[in-house]
Amino acid sequence: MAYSILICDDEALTLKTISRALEAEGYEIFLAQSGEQAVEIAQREHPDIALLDVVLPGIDGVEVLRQLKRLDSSIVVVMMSAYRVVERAVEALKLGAYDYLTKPFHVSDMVNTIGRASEVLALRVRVRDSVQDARGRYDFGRVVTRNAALAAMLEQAKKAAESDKTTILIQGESGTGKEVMAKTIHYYSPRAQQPLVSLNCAALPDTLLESELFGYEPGAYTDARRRKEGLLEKAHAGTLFLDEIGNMSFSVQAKLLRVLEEGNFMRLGGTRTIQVDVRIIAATNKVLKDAVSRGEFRDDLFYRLNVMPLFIPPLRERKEDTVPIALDMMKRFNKDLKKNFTGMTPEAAECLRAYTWPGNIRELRNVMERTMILATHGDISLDDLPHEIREFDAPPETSSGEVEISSLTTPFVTLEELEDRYILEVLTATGNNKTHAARILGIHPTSLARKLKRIPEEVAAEH
Ligand SMILES: Nc1ncnc2c1ncn2[C@@H]1O[C@H](COP(=O)(O)OP(=O)(O)OP(=O)(O)O)[C@@H](O)[C@H]1O
Repeated sequence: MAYSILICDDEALTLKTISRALEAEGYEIFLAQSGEQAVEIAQREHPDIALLDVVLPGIDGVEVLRQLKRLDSSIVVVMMSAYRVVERAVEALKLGAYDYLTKPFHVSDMVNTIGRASEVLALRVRVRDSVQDARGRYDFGRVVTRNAALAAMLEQAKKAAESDKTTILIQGESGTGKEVMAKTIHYYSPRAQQPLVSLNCAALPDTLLESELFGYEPGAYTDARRRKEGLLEKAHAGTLFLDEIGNMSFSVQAKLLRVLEEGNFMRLGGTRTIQVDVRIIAATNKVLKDAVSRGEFRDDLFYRLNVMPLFIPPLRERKEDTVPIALDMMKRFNKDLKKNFTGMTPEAAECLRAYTWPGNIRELRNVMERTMILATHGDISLDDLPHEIREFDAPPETSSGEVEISSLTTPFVTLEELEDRYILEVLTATGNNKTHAARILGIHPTSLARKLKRIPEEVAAEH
């Protein structure tokens, strides 16, 4: 890729020498002889790189840098200066300049510096691309649902995402897609271009969790030789996703509370207060309120986290979603596995719908992936599904294909029999008081008398 470079120097000869050398390297060149002209060109041409002399008539190179960065923070800027203004160059580095060249310099050194600047640029483009990718992957538009409760929750989640700093608590059983939801919220929020840092609070022992989150100063532990930045600092300006927050110990909970209340913390062994701007999204598969009542989770932290609670219902409570989600996954797996499945038979669809999915979407995903690896093409049929799904709630078949006798002795009764049993139960509960029983049953006492007459003696005798 040919990058474009804006070169700004008030000496015509320097401009000429530099531009020739860089042109020969294939860069697209823009020349400016004053700071004002450089800003004007940048506004119009959006160059990738700028090579700026510090000493210029009018606004100087450092001010130009400031203005260029304001126009496009991703521009890579290299400063040029003579020894005597090296302090200005240092200031420029602080303002985000990538490097500086001390005049006089060899043209080859300058070309090498610009070459390195281009590599940085290539890397930045990739980082930006991957944010774009993630944005596509984690998109509210990609959440498949026909469930009214979940659809309403998604609307709430969008609003919460837009309100930049609102703390969000996502609750739901394991595998319902809490992490996917957290990422979707981040990439929908104004912080999408900033870091998204995730930490699973159940995966680390207490002390490690603390040092990961808050970082430490040298000497905080016996092995802490160097300073370590915590994840809270790494997530600055972005989002920190705390998964399985219900597993966090009380002492870490207290420190996190301070971050939520005051926006600051101290590294372990540190004395300096560090201010951070981080949105926290927490998730848990526990009912956090119950954990609070059991004394396992601080109530003050719970209320701080629960500003915007989002609950993802388990798949068994939104059976209407199972098949549409499975079909959506099939499209993706067709691509990934280079298969060409067209859909599924009504029997296979009914089987997926009937199953209770204790592992929720994660289990459905695994089942679909496994099925699509093993089956060939066309429609996925009942036989293609794993036997634990197929046999769930369905009479197990013997090897000869005959239905097992035990499956015929079902405990089902007719509605009339059920009614009889219920009437007898109510009568027993009321001490055989027919008027009272009729009131509970919601029928007239004569109607009860009539029904009692029809109940077979042997059934009545059981009560
Ligand atoms: N709407 C969805 N469509 C397709 N796949 C999904 C969807 N939601 C989640 N998944 C997939 O289901 C799996 C579980 O999702 P995720 O890890 O977000 O769940 P979780 O609730 O955070 O689980 P845990 O509580 O165990 O951490 C992942 O493989 C994810 O890609």
